[in-house]
Amino acid sequence: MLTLEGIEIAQGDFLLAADFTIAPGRKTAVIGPSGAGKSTLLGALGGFIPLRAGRLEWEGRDITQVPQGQRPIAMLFQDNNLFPHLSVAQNVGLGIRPDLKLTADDKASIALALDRVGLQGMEARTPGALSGGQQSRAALARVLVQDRPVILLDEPFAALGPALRQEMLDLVNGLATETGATLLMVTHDPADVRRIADDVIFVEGGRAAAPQPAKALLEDPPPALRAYLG
Ligand SMILES: Nc1ncnc2c1ncn2[C@@H]1O[C@H](COP(=O)(O)OP(=O)(O)OP(=O)(O)O)[C@@H](O)[C@H]1O
Repeated sequence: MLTLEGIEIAQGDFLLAADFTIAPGRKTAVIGPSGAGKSTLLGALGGFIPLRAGRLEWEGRDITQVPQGQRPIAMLFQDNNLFPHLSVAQNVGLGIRPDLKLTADDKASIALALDRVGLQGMEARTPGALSGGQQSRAALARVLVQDRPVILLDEPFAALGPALRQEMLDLVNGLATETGATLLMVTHDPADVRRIADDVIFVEGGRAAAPQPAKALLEDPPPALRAYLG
């Protein structure tokens, strides 16, 4: 269980509040108008933005002050965050050891992750020699080797065409189901919500609302969500 207890996050003059729990293994879409604070919420959960108030717990353990790399949380960034001068295997290896002093076991984990995302045989390439979809797969492999119970995705695969985006979402969805990971994904697309989300967190008016079952919420949205969905 991920517990957000009386959380407040400040970004300059902007303030976002959140107070709810997320059950383990749930897949949650984070939606809301532009500038509402979706990335701010994920950044705070991932440990990239400090909390102004409140507590963050994972399975009863207070992780409010735990540094980013030591949280039970991995994040997939919109731009994939791949280093152009490093090989695919090294880029994935950064998820295990930032100094890239990789053991034989680490290398086996990297090979397994690349296999799971369909990049076997591409270990030695640099990101520039991969297609956009393959780059997304490499970034996803880096999330997999971190082996964290919570995965955050901030508008993933936004740079990909619709078909490839759906393929990647299905891949993430399948891997999360297989590993039992808890997934939080920022998206602007209701089709993404229908495709993979159990629940929806609606962010608006300085507040991230508690997760609501996705199907019921989309079928009968409250006025603010209805206005957002158009
Ligand atoms: N580093 C910063 N300093 C000051 N204000 C910031 C900073 N980063 C974000 N903000 C502000 O915080 C608010 C929330 O931004 P955030 O990026 O979380 O919104 P979002 O819902 O993810 O938007 P989008 O859908 O457009 O990506 C915005 O008003 C933004 O201008």
